[in-house]
Amino acid sequence: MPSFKIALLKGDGIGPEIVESAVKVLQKVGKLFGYDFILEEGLIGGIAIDKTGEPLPQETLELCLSSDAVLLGAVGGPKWDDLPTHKRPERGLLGIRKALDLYANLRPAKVYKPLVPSSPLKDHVVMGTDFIVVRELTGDVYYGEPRGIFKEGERRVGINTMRYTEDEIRRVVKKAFEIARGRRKKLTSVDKSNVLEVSALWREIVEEESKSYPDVQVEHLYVDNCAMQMIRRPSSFDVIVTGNIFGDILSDEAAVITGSLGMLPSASLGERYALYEPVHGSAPDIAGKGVANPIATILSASMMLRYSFNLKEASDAIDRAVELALERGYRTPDIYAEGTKKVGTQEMTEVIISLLEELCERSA
Ligand SMILES: NC(=O)c1ccc[n+]([C@@H]2O[C@H](COP(=O)([O-])OP(=O)(O)OC[C@H]3O[C@@H](n4cnc5c(N)ncnc54)[C@H](O)[C@@H]3O)[C@@H](O)[C@H]2O)c1
Ligand SMILES: CC(C)[C@H](C(=O)O)[C@@H](O)C(=O)O
Ligand SMILES: [Mg+2]
Repeated sequence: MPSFKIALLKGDGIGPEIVESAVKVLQKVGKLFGYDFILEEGLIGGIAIDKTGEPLPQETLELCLSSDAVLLGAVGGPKWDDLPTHKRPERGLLGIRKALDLYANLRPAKVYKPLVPSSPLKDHVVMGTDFIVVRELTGDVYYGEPRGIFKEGERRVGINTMRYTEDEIRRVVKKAFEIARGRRKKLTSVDKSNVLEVSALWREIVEEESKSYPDVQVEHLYVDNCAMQMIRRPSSFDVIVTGNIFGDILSDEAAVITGSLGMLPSASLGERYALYEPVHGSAPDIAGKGVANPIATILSASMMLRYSFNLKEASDAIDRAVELALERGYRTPDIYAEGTKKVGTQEMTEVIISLLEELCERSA
């Protein structure tokens, strides 16, 4: 039986609840399709700070380096909000992304038909929306030096540095062109080249690389305009490629179009390692209440099967089971609309699992 080792980093807030849901789905898929998923847990984020003093303990890093893929819940919460930036739970996440060199963060934003009424936008605007944000994940102002809070005479000054080397830009841009080639062949590159030199270089590299992909249509948008166009014409986008900070902001915006942040999965890919996590955070406001939407994490597990293990059939089955759960009217509170069935995290997970069984029986 093919076997895959997965590092589970549940993290904080709703992290443990939603990762547990994805684990149940993975275990069911393993049984139905004949795969053995070996799951090993590691600490990250606030819980890791509490237990070891570090947001990313060496042991966790070693576990990830020796696994076939990593599944992460979320990190952070009010308990750790007063810590200085370099000691916060979020540093664990930034540390693991950098250590595994996960430079391409794929964040698909797809509107499921039954969720069209959950979007705050008009039906005809959101219908057919299906794009993917390719966010650079290991550079930009997130990691640039110098950074810190310094003294300038008597007053303090906060400094971060926006920085990209051309190699860093080129590798993620190439990845985005490749993804566009396998989809509707349209690439929107997002920058702020009217103001920032970093962005001017970004745009230059996109133009250079576009020569190798004549079949892909390229559009350049300034990030402020893109934020607006994403709301005005979301269905016109196919692949959006952008830097770390712009991608962070635009992907949360994309989530609203699709109905809820609780729906958006992601894959963070490097040449050698891969990590899968929902786009959303630890949602401290609903943690422990059993109401978190597990779909973003379940779909992240599905991306893991597709991208890391090449198990397309199993991944398709999960995606279809999620779609069916929505078609049959099951909704966690974040996507609830009148006339549908409100369920909690566990019930949504059980529904998806039983639909997986149903789908497999049908195709047997
Ligand atoms: N990848 C990550 O681990 C990650 C990402 C973003 C934020 N964070 C951290 O999470 C903490 C909270 O941040 P925030 O409140 O800005 O963002 P958040 O994404 O945690 O929550 C934003 C809103 O969306 C809701 N939401 C998020 N996920 C949901 C789900 N699965 N189901 C239903 N509703 C959901 C929350 O209840 C909240 O109202 C902070 O410490 C932040 O740094 C972590
Ligand atoms: C928690 C934070 C460090 C993280 C980011 O900014 O990358 C989050 O917002 C995300 O989108 O994954
Ligand atoms: Mg974010």
